[in-house]
Amino acid sequence: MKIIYANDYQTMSRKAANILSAQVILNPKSVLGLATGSTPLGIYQQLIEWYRKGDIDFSQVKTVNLDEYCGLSPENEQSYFYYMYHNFFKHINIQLKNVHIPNGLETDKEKECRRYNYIIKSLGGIDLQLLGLGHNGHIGFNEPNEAFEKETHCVKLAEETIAANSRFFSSLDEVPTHAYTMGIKSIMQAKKILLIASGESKAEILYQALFGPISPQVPASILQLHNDLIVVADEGALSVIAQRYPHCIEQHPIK
Ligand SMILES: N[C@@H]1[C@@H](O)[C@H](O)[C@@H](COP(=O)(O)O)O[C@@H]1O
Repeated sequence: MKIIYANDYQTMSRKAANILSAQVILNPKSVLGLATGSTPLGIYQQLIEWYRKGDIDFSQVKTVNLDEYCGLSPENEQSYFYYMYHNFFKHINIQLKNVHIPNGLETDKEKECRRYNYIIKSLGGIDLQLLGLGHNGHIGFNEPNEAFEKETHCVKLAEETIAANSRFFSSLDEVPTHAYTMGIKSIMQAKKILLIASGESKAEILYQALFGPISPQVPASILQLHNDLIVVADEGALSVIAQRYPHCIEQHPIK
């Protein structure tokens, strides 16, 4: 595990974007696992900027997103398809046929999970998986649970997740109660994982995820077992780790 310090959100975004960018430059046919939420927005903006300058080409890249709310159509502004399209895909030269997100409108849950698992496998696995971190330790929408769910599944969202994500909806009642999410096994099979975190509100859970016991109660803690995990986090998110394990944080001269 490598923990890279960034002094603020923008720097975190740029450093993480550099890692994604290097992945695409080294392998233009990369399969990228992508994430939503507010934390990755700065990364997508940075990658768009570099794309516009001609520094990065997405024409052969394939993507597979972590999750999608059940019941929301791609046109719904709160759907993760809408988020990905408007915050990233429409600004770059990715081919939409190469973009994969669970279908929130599919009511046959088993069918959709099977379809999505098949997609992940047929892509040959994920080269680099980008992950945000929920306040309760969730990754994708793998919520705290009695056991780790291995593959794509439909999950009942935790109350705290619904409350946290209600900021994107006009009321709490509008937040979907269920979502499709890639499972822990699919995430852990990614060749490289890039976990990002920003702000003090993530400090304690980031500490637990990276240094606490490995438990399905903190789904992100399984990442400790991955052999190529890179964490890029800002000062706020690293504040608890900085107190307890300062030597584990890499400070790079690049600001
Ligand atoms: N399903 C997403 C996660 O993939 C994301 O990591 C998490 C944290 O979001 P944020 O980055 O906004 O804190 O939110 C959502 O629940």
